[in-house]
Amino acid sequence: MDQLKLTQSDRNFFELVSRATFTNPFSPERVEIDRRISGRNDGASWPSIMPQAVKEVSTRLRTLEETAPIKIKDFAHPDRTIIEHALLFDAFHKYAYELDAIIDQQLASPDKSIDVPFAPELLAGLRTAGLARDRARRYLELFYQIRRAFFFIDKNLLGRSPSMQKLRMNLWNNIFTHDILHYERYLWDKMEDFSTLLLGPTGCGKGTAAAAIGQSGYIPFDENKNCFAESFTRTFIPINLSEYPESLIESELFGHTKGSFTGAVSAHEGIFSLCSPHGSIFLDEIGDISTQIQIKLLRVLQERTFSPVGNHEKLRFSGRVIAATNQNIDSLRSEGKFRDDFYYRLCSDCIAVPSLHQRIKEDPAELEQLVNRTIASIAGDNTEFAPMVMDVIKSRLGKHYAWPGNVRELEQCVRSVIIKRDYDGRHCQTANPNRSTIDISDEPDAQQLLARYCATLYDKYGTLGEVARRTALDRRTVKKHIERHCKNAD
Ligand SMILES: Nc1ncnc2c1ncn2[C@@H]1O[C@H](COP(=O)(O)OP(=O)(O)OP(=O)(O)O)[C@@H](O)[C@H]1O
Repeated sequence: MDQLKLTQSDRNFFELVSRATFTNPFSPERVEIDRRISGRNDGASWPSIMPQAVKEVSTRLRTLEETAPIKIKDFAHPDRTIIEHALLFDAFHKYAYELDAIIDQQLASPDKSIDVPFAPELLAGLRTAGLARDRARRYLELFYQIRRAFFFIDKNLLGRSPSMQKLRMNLWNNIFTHDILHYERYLWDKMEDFSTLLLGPTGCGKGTAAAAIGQSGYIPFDENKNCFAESFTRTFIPINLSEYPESLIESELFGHTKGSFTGAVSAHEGIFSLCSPHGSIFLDEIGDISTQIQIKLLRVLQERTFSPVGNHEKLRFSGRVIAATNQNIDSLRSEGKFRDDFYYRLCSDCIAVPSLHQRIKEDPAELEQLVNRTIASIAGDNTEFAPMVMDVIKSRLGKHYAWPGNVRELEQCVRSVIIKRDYDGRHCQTANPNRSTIDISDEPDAQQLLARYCATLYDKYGTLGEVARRTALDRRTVKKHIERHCKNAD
């Protein structure tokens, strides 16, 4: 049979679609391509262009398959690739809402395996077009990954200022690289070598950005069970390193065996062994750890193995590492507090998360958007609180307020105005709930330190059992430490 060729008009159109399929959806380039596909030249925003673009692609493809379903191999090169990409674009958008529903269901039931009812139809459609079974499955996996990335980057990180748009673009590239075609071909299961360092002031959203990366990783699809092999809610494991005294960090990271040190009454699994093969570990406050721990982490990143405290067995770690700090990393390096070798191994990708002050400077509307969102999360839909909050911000803080606590401070400000109808920003410099209450400046001895640590964990988790589990001490010892700490604090 003669190979099919697209008309010049179809080729031009589908070439654009092919480019759109693999271009970062948060980039200006992508918006321009979709604008051309949709035929809209009215300056409309991307969300309003997209439905039109999707419809145009579908209509053109349906016209091509008037007589029979499209078979990719019937087309001559280079039309073959162009048509394949257009079919992927079409399939992705056809099932986008269904994929979002799977994300919602997984968020509502984090440990459940969620059935994907449309998967057989989606896979059959791609196979009918001529994709091999493995490749069709890979695309289903990629579609789900793209949808999650979109969900977490777009919905959880509010703001349209240029620096937020840049952040979104950078996060997307961090997950899929700048060329998703290469990612799909060569890298989808090899991202472990790309570690990430997030930099930015306290409360600006580094943890939220890290979660977006960590929950958007590749997850295999199990065709026999018709569900994804793992819940994305379990693929991201955060740890705030500043919460742990030096003596316990190693055990929290790598685990320990029973009896490996005084008080280790049972074995404890560290976060490196809890992380799934396709998951990510988030090391928050990485600037706070000693050079000894940096050396141990460097070894994990280089050799991909680690050993629990008290055990020489080498365990493999194949997840990704994301780290963050609000400290000035260059100063830490020049002071010798942050090792260069560790820094270079950690920052395959260094992403700056903008301060709230910068964001508002670029786009003043961002302040009100964040206020509205915070109010909605506290009090649902209501129109009464926002004017009151904006009024207090304007009169008490003024237009040029620096927001030193960033978005976290803004959230605190909203709560304060709802309760007291006031906020003066005076306490925010020290108000950082993610920071440990442990202050080692007064050089406590090891017992006092442990007692404080138990008390801190007890404040956070509320039960002796949980503190015992985390410290690998028995409950009575934990209780004794907490009581001692409270007595000393009185
Ligand atoms: N762009 C944003 N849109 C909406 N909410 C945001 C945004 N950035 C941050 N937040 C919210 O601000 C709060 C603080 O964010 P987060 O914990 O991610 O900051 P952080 O930089 O990791 O802080 P720290 O340096 O103290 O660890 C969270 O409640 C988060 O949801």
